[in-house]
Amino acid sequence: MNKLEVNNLNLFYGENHALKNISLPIPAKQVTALIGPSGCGKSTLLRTLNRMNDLVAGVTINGDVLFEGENIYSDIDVKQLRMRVGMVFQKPNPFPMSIYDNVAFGLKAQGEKDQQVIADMVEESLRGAALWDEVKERLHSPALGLSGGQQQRLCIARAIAMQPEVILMDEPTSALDPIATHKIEELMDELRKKFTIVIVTHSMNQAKRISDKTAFFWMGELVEHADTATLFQHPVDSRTRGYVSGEFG
Ligand SMILES: Nc1ncnc2c1ncn2[C@@H]1O[C@H](COP(=O)(O)OP(=O)(O)OP(=O)(O)O)[C@@H](O)[C@H]1O
Repeated sequence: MNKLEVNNLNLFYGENHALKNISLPIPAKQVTALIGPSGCGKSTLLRTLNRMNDLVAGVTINGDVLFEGENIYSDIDVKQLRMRVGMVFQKPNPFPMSIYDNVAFGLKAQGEKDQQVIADMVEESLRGAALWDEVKERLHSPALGLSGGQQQRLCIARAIAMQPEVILMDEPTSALDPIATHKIEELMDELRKKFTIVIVTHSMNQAKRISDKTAFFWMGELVEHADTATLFQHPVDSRTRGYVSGEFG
């Protein structure tokens, strides 16, 4: 079964029909990249996968998003959903507290009181985000003292600590330099072993490097989706061909 399945999804911001009848399967333990020109609806679609658009006034949604077969737009526990489907944003957004407390935050909020359980999870999550070796001597220093790339890996660790099944990433490297970007891309290879990942990226090269599947969007439509190599080498639609060849977009 696909981890997530979007079926005939439409989303309107007021009158603006931002997602037009989207159907997209998202396989488990793979990286699915969402690409397309600015304003085509990539971030909007990403946010529908854990109902982050619920927080935007004036949004209307119809259609289904199935998470392991269950429609998340039915009467479900949204808090629980967001724990199972975590999110990493474009700009690293650590909380103004220590590195340790950033990662422990969610567990504590869930009511975990066993300090050893928390410490173990903090270490495991920081290791999982390839940050442990760089911060293990200064876990109690402010997170905002880390470099941008380290802050983004900290945000990934914070997401991992909630033991999600899916991680949504909205252009997670666009605020980072090439070396920090490379580190996050390397990390993706490890993350895909455990998690299902959906990533919005402006970089076609990044999509090629890190994703298994790619979906190409154009003005609110999903034009085509396929294995990444197929989509880039043998695009079917002329709009996809134009975009991946760099003709426009
Ligand atoms: N909160 C919002 N309220 C109203 N309209 C919005 C909102 N967010 C996005 N939109 C509109 O929905 C459409 C899709 O935007 P979205 O941000 O999903 O595109 P995108 O492909 O992620 O773009 P970018 O690559 O520039 O981030 C655009 O027309 C945008 O103006």
